[in-house]
Amino acid sequence: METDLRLESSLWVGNKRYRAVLTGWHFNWTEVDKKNRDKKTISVPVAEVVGVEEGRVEILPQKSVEDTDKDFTVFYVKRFSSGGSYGLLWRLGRTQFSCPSRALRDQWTKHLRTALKTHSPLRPHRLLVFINPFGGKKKGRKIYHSVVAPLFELAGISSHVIVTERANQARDHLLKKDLAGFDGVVCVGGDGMFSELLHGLIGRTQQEAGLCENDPAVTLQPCPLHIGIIPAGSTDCVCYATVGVIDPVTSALHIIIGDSQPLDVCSVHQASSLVHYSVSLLGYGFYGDVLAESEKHRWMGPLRYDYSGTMVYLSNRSYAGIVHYLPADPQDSSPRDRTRCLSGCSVCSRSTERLFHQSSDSGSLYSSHNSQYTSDSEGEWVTVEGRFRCVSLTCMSSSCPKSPLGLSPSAHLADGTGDLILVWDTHPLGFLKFLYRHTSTQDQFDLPFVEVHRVKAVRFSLPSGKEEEGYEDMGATSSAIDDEERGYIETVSRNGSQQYLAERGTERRTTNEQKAATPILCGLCCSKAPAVSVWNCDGEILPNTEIDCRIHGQLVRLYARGIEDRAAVHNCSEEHDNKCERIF
Ligand SMILES: CCCCCCCCCCCCC/C=C/[C@@H](O)[C@H](COP(=O)(O)O)NC(=O)CCCCC
Ligand SMILES: Nc1ncnc2c1ncn2[C@@H]1O[C@H](COP(=O)(O)OP(=O)(O)O)[C@@H](O)[C@H]1O
Ligand SMILES: [Ca+2]
Repeated sequence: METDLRLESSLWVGNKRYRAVLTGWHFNWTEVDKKNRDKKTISVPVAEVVGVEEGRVEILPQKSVEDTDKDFTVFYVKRFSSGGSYGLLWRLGRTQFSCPSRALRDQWTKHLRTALKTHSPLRPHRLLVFINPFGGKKKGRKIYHSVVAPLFELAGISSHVIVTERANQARDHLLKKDLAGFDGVVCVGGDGMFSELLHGLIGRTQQEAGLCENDPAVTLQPCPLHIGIIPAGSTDCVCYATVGVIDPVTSALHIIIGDSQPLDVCSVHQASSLVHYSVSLLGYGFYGDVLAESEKHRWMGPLRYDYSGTMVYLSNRSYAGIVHYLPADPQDSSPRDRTRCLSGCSVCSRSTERLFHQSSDSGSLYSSHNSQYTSDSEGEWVTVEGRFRCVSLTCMSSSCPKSPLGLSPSAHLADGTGDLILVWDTHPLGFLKFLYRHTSTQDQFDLPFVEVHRVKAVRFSLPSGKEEEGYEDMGATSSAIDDEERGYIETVSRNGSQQYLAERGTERRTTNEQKAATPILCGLCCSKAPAVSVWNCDGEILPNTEIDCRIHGQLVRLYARGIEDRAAVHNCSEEHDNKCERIF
């Protein structure tokens, strides 16, 4: 196959002559200049060629084609370091080539297009795009039409665009409407919009497979359609953690070339009913309170989280709870190993092997997907009880612009596990130190009141007497660092048998909505504060407090490739400047 696609000839770029070679996997051109001994070769992987057009083509400020007989234009991915962000910015590179004859020009365009088809099998041809016009700074529509649509057009992708008119419209569409002919689904918005696509696609796939999503023991069917994210939200955590930058052009280019990144998903259940799915933050206590408070200030846009974060921090709350978790195999990886899950991650690759290819009848990736679930009886559950500032579970690092390394910097995107972070009640300054470390490279787990565990499943319950939500004296939430003072016990028990400590405090019933509406500063000025927090599930407030969570390895696939290791990437320009032939 490779030899069929090989083509080599002289080509001109401007008035300079180049030797151009297409090997199948790569398209290279090297300047032919006898005086220039330091011959620089530009090498573009065929998989990163965005489009090939006859003539001299530009696409900005609008598409213009100078339809000359002997010219062709190649558009491809160029990388730039992105300053503040961890990942690399992708931009559209463009080179206009001239050939000595029309026949050679036609040979080049034909070979390049054939190579593209052969080496990029997952490139989408038709996409279903949902734009949330109200996400983030409300720029979703503009971002799509001015930046993304021209790139899709250049790449020959046709899209059906739906600008949403209500919450959950995208989810419902994916659950009920005809999806035939689409290769992927794209959201233009934030983590909430991504979550709608996630729920729609997972639900649809299970319906079609005849599987029941309510049962946490059921092995779910991986979704056949890829998800693309054009970031236009407030936190944009899923995009940041899978691409490394918040940049619509970079994300559009990952979609165009058909990148594929599997992602673990956590299903959240209560009493054998599915409550929600989560990929990034499932957080009780601080993060739940921040979300509940922020909903009242949506008009502030993304700033609502900074404001609410400050208010919730000042309210100085902690909550009683019992956490049961099923640890993952410590031989596979550890949340404290100070590694990063980067593009081509070996831990995730080994997990693919374990999740999909180990069963006896391993055939296709999807058909052998029923060997991954470890039932309660197989593992050794651990139970801890006490007062927590926050309890968080994340299937990935959950890095975002606010926290460039994320909630759990060494978590993996696709290893079939999640990281459980327990922050015990502590002094306000201690908690501030924990939060502050998320903004730097300091280890937020290296604190005496913080624990992190790599897990396959988690259960959260309230101490007996606190099953109903209520209020208690603020005195009971005051800071405590040592185990005796905070009054928790840790038990290791088989088959989920648990030992509980009775908790003190008086309760009064309330609903999750009431909890969310509790004046946040009551921790500072009043004697009562809620005894129960809410769960923040990827930006949604869950209606339940006692939950049962299970990680499903590699349940969905994104048009992404994980964060690229800058050191390992060669064609990366130092800074993003105006000198190169970039279009966007
Ligand atoms: C003293 C400095 C404190 C800085 C604390 C930084 C901690 C940041 C960790 C953020 C993890 C974010 C995980 C993602 C959550 C999103 O799903 C969710 C909804 O996003 P969106 O749909 O875009 O609105 N975002 C949040 O819950 C915001 C959490 C902010 C916490 C301060
Ligand atoms: N047209 C709409 N009107 C109101 N809410 C919407 C609409 N479209 C989507 N939503 C909801 O808005 C929420 C927030 O959207 P998102 O795009 O994540 O923005 P942000 O990151 O600013 O929260 C999502 O949970 C989604 O369900
Ligand atoms: Ca994971």
